[in-house]
Formats: sequence, structure tokens, C-alpha cells
Amino acid sequence: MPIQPLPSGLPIIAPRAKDSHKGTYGRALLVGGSVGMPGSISLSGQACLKGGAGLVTLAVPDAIINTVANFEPSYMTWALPTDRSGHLPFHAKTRLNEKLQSADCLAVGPGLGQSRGLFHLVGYLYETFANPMVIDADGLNLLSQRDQPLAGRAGPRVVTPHLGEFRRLVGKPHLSMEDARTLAVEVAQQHQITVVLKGPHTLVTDGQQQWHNPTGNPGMATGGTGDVLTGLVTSLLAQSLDVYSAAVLAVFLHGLAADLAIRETTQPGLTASDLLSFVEEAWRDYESRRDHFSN
Ligand SMILES: NC(=O)C1=CN([C@@H]2O[C@H](COP(=O)(O)OP(=O)(O)OC[C@H]3O[C@@H](n4cnc5c(N)ncnc54)[C@H](O)[C@@H]3O)[C@@H](O)[C@H]2O)[C@@H](O)CC1
Ligand SMILES: Nc1ncnc2c1ncn2[C@@H]1O[C@H](COP(=O)(O)OP(=O)(O)O)[C@@H](O)[C@H]1O
Ligand SMILES: [Mg+2]
Repeated sequence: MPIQPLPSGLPIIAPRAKDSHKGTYGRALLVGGSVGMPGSISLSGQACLKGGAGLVTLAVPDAIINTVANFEPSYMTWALPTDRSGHLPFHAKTRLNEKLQSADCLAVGPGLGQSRGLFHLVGYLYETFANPMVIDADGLNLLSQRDQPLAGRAGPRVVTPHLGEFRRLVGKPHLSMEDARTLAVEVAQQHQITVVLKGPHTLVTDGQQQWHNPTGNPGMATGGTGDVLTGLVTSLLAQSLDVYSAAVLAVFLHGLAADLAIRETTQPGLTASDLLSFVEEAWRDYESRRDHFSN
């Protein structure tokens, strides 16, 4: 089959400069995890590495730090306190602040769980972190509990809800996917953020532009695939893409990885870990199509 061009509107990343080093590709900090959910933040961290970030640090409750560290030697970990319910307490922000100062970008949410302390912690990060930030999963559920969930951002923001999370964010429990896609554009425009409304043909919008993703398949309907996407978006933010471009390219590569994966696995058999291992194939496909049509 002839090589297909990349879809128009897809961000094109230049090949790596020969003299580049890990500092060139950014420092990403990911906050998440709780007792019982160490896996999701690890999936995000591994995806952040596979996406090409230079340095990846996972800030997690100290009760799960050994488990999280044992999943993957290539990221660093940063221990935060654990409260009696197995979550990060609000006062974790003191130790978190030490790492936030050197973070080029931040992701918050995978496996975080929910508590009063976390409600305040996530709101604090949303309103004070000046660099780009991705909010996913319980990070979104916690923002949803605020009077004005998406108001007061301190820097560029990407939110990555599935339909259930989007319904909570906008306070409309019965919203259809079709109406959610329309409302997502309005929400993005109102708050000047990027919204990634996940599902078949994920929508990415910053209120002005829209991307309807052509890649992906129902094999992705399995726990943890969204956590992988969070890591990929964060990775591209670390590499200095703007929030909209980072979201579009991450969503495209994520779906492409799944499309390549099911040639070798099956849709029912696809796991989030399999998806991770096909991110490299997705990069290879992207680079070969980019290079083929670059002249
Ligand atoms: N390995 C792990 O530790 C995993 C942990 N996870 C964490 O579990 C926590 C809860 O995440 P959930 O997504 O399960 O939370 P939700 O409370 O949003 O549960 C999902 C539910 O929402 C409903 N829903 C409606 N429309 C949907 C749509 N389009 N896509 C998906 N669900 C839809 C479904 O009925 C589904 O049962 C998060 O912190 C998340 O990061 C999950 O990511 C799964 C993997
Ligand atoms: N039927 C489908 N077709 C294409 N992509 C899908 C389908 N179902 C789920 N996905 C994708 O899988 C991911 C699921 O994310 P999410 O629901 O947050 O999972 P989790 O929280 O378990 O990690 C999203 O990127 C979504 O677009
Ligand atoms: Mg999710």
C-alpha cells in the first residue's frame, strides 16, 4: 500500500537536533495515585517517557511509592504524605511546591481518588501553577465539585474528560455525546482552555479550532488507556508544544498506537500496557510519513 500523508491540521514535530539533550525535551511532573490505585499514574508516567519527555517525575503518596517506582526505572518518584484514607492530604502541597518550581508542565488526576483535602489541593494547583497543566480523571471529578469548575486558571490548561466526566464538569448528567461535542467548543472558548472530549473520534478544541480524531478503535475501551493519553499530552507539553497542538498530536498518536496494536493483538485482548508498547510504532509511522512528504 502506498504511504499515506499525515492528515492536514496535525502538528509536525521536527526531527531531534543532534546536539539536543534531556533538558531540551522538558521536565514533566505528574501527580496522582492513591492506596489501591498505583497503576494509573504509572501508566501516565510511562506514556510520558514514551512520548519523548526529557525527565519525568511522579509525585505520589508515600504509601504507594515503592510500588510505583518498581513499575518503571526510567522515571523518578517524589514522595508526598498519605492521609488516613490513603489519599494525598492538602498539606502535601508544601512538599509538592519544591518540585513544582522546576516543572515545565504538570499532570494531575490519574488514580488520585477523591477527598476534601484533594478537592482543595487540585483547586490550588489549577489556580496557581503558571505553566501548562493537564487535568484528567479524579482531577476533573474534583474540579467538578467547585462552584465554577474551570474558572481561575493560572496558566494554559488541557482537560481530558470522557463523556461521564464531561457531564460532571458541566453539571448536565444526561447530556448526549452529540450535545457534549457542541458544548465542549463553548466551554473551551469561554475559559480559553483546550478540551479533549474522549470517545470514538475524540474531539479536541480550543474554542477556535477543532480536531476530529481519525485514529482509534473500540479495543481502547479498557481501564487505563485514558491514563496513557494523559502521559502523552504531558510529554508533548514538556517538549514545548502549545496546549492545543500537544492535545491533537497526543490523541492522534494514542489512537494510532491502538490501531497498530490490534494488528497483532485483538480488540478484546488489548490492554493499556499493550497500548504503551505500541506508542513507539506510532511514532515510527508518524515519522516515516512526515519524512516521506517533507520535500
Ligand atoms: N490501573 C488503574 O489504577 C486504573 C485507575 N483508574 C482510575 O480510576 C479512577 C476513576 O476513573 P473512571 O474513569 O473509572 O471514573 P468514573 O467514575 O468516571 O467511571 C467511569 C464510569 O463512567 C461512565 N461513563 C459514561 N460515559 C463514559 C465514557 N464515554 N467513557 C467512559 N466512561 C463513561 C461508565 O458507566 C463508567 O463506569 C480515576 O482516578 C482513574 O484514573 C482508571 O483510569 C482505570 C485504571
Ligand atoms: N469505542 C472507542 N473507540 C475509540 N476510542 C475509544 C473507544 N472507547 C474508548 N476509547 C478511548 O480510550 C480512552 C479511554 O479513556 P478513559 O475513559 O479515561 O479510560 P481510563 O480512565 O480507564 O484510563 C480514550 O482515549 C477514548 O477516546
Ligand atoms: Mg480516565
